[in-house]
Amino acid sequence: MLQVRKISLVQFKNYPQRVFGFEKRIVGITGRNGSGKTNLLDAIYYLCFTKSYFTTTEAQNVLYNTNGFRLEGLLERGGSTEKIVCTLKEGKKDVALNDDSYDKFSRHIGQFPAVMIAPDDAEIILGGSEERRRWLDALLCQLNPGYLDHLIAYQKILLQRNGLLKAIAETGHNQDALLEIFDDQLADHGIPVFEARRNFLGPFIPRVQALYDYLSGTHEVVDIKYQSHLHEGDFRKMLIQQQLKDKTLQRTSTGIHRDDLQFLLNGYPMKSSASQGQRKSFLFALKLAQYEVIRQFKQFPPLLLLDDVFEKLDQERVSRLIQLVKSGEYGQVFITDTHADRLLAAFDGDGDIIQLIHM
Ligand SMILES: Nc1ncnc2c1ncn2[C@@H]1O[C@H](COP(=O)(O)OP(=O)(O)OP(=O)(O)O)[C@@H](O)[C@H]1O
Repeated sequence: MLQVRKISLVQFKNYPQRVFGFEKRIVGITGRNGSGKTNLLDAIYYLCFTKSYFTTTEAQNVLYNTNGFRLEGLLERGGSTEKIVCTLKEGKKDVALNDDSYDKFSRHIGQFPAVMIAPDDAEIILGGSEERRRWLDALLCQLNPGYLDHLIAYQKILLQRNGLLKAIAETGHNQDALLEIFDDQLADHGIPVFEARRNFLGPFIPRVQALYDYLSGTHEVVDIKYQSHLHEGDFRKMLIQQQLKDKTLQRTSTGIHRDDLQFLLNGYPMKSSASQGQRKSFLFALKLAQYEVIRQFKQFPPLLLLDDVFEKLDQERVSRLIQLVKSGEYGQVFITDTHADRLLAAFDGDGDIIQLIHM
């Protein structure tokens, strides 16, 4: 089992310096609004993913008016204790596992799997396609390290290809030979990403359906449609066919960077048709299905970080969720709430199961 035993935060967000120890499988984090509950979950997330769940701007993770942070975690995994240290010092970031710094942070991803469920997740449904790709990518990276390598390479080549398209428009020079090299490389890295996304969704949807039914206590048909240009034919050929159009647009108009997921409820787009309650149930089902897939793949349960669930779900759904995470199939679970008594009551007042930490 994977468990965080201790975390020390120095100048991370609102924490000048603080150490937390976790002894139980379920950890309740309580405190008033703005006391730093979410920031603590984010610190745990950071140790697993080498980045914040909420921001890509490192400066936002640093305590105001200071110039760096340090996070140190002791995690138990498969009977041994692993030390993860993440630091940002004068703008330079370092991540080390057992005092050994990584050359590439991507090598760390997937070793300490975790799933966060947070209020902002509604953006996965309501936001642009980028939000959905980001969610799917974060998931697939944990299952398959090669996926992240292809994705990083693809993004780099995409930037180069777009740069070249701009240069062609500005100078009028013929650069078709170089464009073809980029087309080839884009296809080399884009096709495996497409295949991983497509193959993943088939078996994933029934899991989401089962969890949706369980949480909502009713049956409504949920579906996820994978929208990609790459369904339409050979990606390499498509890139060549689109060269003229891309030269006019000065950007690459086809590829996995334009992929999207469409979430459907009873056949209608969730974004426009579902109620807030239906959307919330779907998001939880989506995230818990993600948890199950990672658990099955890793053969041990990931960490589960639940932010503000009591504010998001009605009482019935919350109690079904609690029943689920209490079961032996779940690993360490962190739950935040403003009310310690409500949290404890949700676990039948059983202090043997849940450790309460007050901010
Ligand atoms: N870089 C930073 N430096 C100092 N303080 C910060 C930084 N980033 C965020 N904060 C502060 O952290 C607090 C928010 O913490 P957090 O979101 O963890 O609260 P919370 O306990 O989860 O609240 P809620 O119950 O409202 O969800 C805010 O007061 C915010 O000003």
